Amino acid sequence: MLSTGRLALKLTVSYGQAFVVLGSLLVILLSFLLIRQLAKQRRPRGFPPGPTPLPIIGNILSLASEPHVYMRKQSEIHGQIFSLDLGGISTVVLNGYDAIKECLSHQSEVFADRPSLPLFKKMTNMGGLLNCKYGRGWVEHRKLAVNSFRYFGSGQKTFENKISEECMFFVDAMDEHKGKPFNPKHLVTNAVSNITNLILFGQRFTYDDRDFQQMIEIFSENVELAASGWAFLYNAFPWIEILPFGKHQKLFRNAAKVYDFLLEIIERFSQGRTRQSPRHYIDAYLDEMEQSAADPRASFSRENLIFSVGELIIAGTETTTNAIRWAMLYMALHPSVQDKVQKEIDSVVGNSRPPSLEDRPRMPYVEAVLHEVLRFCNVVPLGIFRATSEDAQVRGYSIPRGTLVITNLYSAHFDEKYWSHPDVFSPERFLDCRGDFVRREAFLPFSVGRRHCLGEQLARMEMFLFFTTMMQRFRLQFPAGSVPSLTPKLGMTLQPLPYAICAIRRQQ
Ligand code: HEM
Repeated sequence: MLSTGRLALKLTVSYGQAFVVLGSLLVILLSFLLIRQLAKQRRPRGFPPGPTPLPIIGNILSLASEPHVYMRKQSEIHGQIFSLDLGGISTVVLNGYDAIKECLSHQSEVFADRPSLPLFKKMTNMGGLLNCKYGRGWVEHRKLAVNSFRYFGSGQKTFENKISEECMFFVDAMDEHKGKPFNPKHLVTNAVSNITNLILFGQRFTYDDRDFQQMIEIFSENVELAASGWAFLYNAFPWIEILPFGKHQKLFRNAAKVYDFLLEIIERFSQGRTRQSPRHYIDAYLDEMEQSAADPRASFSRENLIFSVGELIIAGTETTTNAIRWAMLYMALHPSVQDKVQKEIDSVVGNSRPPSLEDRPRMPYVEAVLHEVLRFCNVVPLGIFRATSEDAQVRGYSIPRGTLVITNLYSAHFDEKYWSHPDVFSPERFLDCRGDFVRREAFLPFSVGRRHCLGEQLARMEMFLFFTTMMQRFRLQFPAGSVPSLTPKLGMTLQPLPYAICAIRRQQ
């Protein structure tokens, strides 16, 4: 029999041994993870150069504020095509118009993939449309969306009437403020999202529909969170999912709420459907799903329907809304530009009828202003992350298949080779000496190549009609004594910080 003292001693020794063993295992595990992480951080052979990364987190911290500006500055040191390490994720950044065109246009297919980042995998399983891997699934979803946009949207003359109708709801709601200061964000968001809603659901939502508004707000918050430091950290170290705190958790909770809401509205809007007689995108998608049910490789599924509807709502709303909000801000900031816009509207459209798309070719100044807003304000400054679909060669560099590629569209819009004084807001740069509108090659707000924006035509229609209808009726000005900040709020998109504006009815 062991005495109590010897038992205690033996237990202490075995606890001690277990502690040492556990401690050693932990050290071995941490060393293994560290070596693996450092190996992941090694620049692939022939990869473009770039700023020196920190061990483990690489260059993630440099992206904390204004990453598009940081990347443009780095391109002055390392060249238009340089690399970053995002915590073990080798990344290539394309800067300036020439580099973007060389990759996205000249090697369109090679640069057409989306990166398999943990965040995208978790949110959409790399399905849907916008985040979909380049391949059959993307081709099928893009084709269906393009056809639906044509069939239920911009391909129809009656669709213009529907946008004009929404413009009227919009300006009437602005009028309710009776020239007093208000923040136009929610109003613009609702009006703009209703245009996409017409295509997706065949119906608009009223401006006081709280459920829909809440969904858009949550969505919009996620666009911001998806570009936060936490999102980059999650992509590099997905195990942080076990942490109960952090912005990535909020992002996941939001995504789950939006998913449930979309599920519910898709059910609602597919009721009363007649096969092969689609009323909107949802019906058209369900037709495709049924038609391809026997094909095991077909990508149409209920889950992908929810993802693609969500992506179309947010891609169509967040972007165009911010472009219109910037346009309003710049009109109030530059009264002389606003004068010229209104002079053109008065002479081409007058005040007895609403503006129409037929007026557009005769309104070069308005066209120039809208182009300059898109150039100067950079609504989607870094595009949507791309990836190489196969091994690529560009300017003597080797970029392996699956590499994350960031297209710095902002840098093309501030490329001094193509724009004089790019940091000045000047619509005149889009006009020739006779005052006619001129296209500019390095203008890329909708990106280029195979994955270029699917909603470009729709966005241009919306911007023109909302902007001209608003400027026909109102003079925009800031409340006395206040000029809002022009510093953008960062996220996947750049949006103005909340501001108050007065919409004063014009005397014509
Ligand atoms: C001012 C408005 C808009 C801007 C500045 C804009 C900009 C962009 C940009 C930069 C991309 C990334 C393309 C790439 O990967 O290189 C994109 C993609 C996309 N946009 Fe837009 N967009 C706008 C409006 C819209 C609208 C109204 C819709 C539809 C309702 C839309 C739907 C999409 C979709 C679905 C994609 C993904 C395309 C794909 O992966 O194949 N966008 N957009």
